[in-house]
Amino acid sequence: MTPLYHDLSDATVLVFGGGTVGTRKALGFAADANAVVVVSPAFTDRLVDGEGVDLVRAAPGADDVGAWIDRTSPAIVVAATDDRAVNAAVEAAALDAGILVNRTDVSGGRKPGSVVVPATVEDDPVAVAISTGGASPALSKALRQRIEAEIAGAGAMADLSGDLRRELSDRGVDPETRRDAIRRVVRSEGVWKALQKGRSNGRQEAHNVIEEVVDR
Ligand SMILES: C[C@@]1(CC(=O)O)c2cc3[nH]c(cc4nc(cc5[nH]c(cc(n2)[C@H]1CCC(=O)O)[C@@](C)(CC(=O)O)[C@@H]5CCC(=O)O)C(CC(=O)O)=C4CCC(=O)O)c(CCC(=O)O)c3CC(=O)O
Ligand SMILES: NC(=O)C1=CN([C@@H]2O[C@H](COP(=O)(O)OP(=O)(O)OC[C@H]3O[C@@H](n4cnc5c(N)ncnc54)[C@H](O)[C@@H]3O)[C@@H](O)[C@H]2O)C=CC1
Repeated sequence: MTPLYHDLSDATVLVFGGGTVGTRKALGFAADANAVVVVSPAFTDRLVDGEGVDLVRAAPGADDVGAWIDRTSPAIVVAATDDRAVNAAVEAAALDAGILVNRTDVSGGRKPGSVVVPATVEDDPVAVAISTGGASPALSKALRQRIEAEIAGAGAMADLSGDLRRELSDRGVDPETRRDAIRRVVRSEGVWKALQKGRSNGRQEAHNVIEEVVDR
């Protein structure tokens, strides 16, 4: 399995099935996607129409799912109904149309374009994705909960080291020195600790750390 990241901020995600699984997928994608459309005859209470999620009450048969895909032009389609034949038809129609599909009722070998949704830990812009190759989704979830504490503060570190690499580049510092400096910053316990106190503390400590390799 090869993990890839997608920017869905301009995209629509189409979900078939508004049960427990469809709800989790819809709300997960809604955090990133421009729009999420859920087609289902029934919805859980957690799904509320509006605010990034459109609920469409319908129960398309296997022959009808292609028309829904054409109508909504999604970047990803999720097959999360409790009807295997409908889920299979959703997968086939999406792959035919060259659109990514997440089929939720199967695990194991997949055709290219048939993707799994990993468990994700985010501290924006950092994202860690976990998969077990479909073997044990519950383990993905448990590992996600462990990693959550591990990456706390990584978003602030990404912002700080991202700024520094731009600044050093703008100052014309040679690539090897830049790499050395940035590697020191992201590995420095002192910078991680200082960032907890605030952005400018982190920045000050980062400058102390790279002083040895880069002239101010
Ligand atoms: C292949 C995959 C396809 C896909 O959905 O993309 C898939 C398939 C299936 N899941 C099943 C069951 C469960 N899934 C979860 C939870 C999650 N499942 C997710 C992903 C994936 N699930 C993909 C593989 C990911 C990987 O490689 O590890 C997560 C990580 C992401 C997400 O869904 O958002 C999310 C945790 C999110 C989080 O908390 O971070 C729990 C745990 C719980 O509910 O507490 C259970 C019950 C316990 C158990 O069975 O393990 C079943 C059997 C259904 C049945 O028995 O009928 C199938 C179908 C099959 O295996 O055939
Ligand atoms: N990938 C995952 O993480 C998991 C996957 N599953 C699998 O996902 C499937 C769904 O599980 P749950 O959400 O728990 O079931 P559920 O019964 O809560 O939800 C199924 C939903 O599909 C809707 N539906 C039925 N026919 C439809 C149609 N023709 N078009 C659109 N929507 C339709 C129903 O109204 C219902 O809202 C099951 O097949 C199960 O094997 C189950 C647990 C976890």
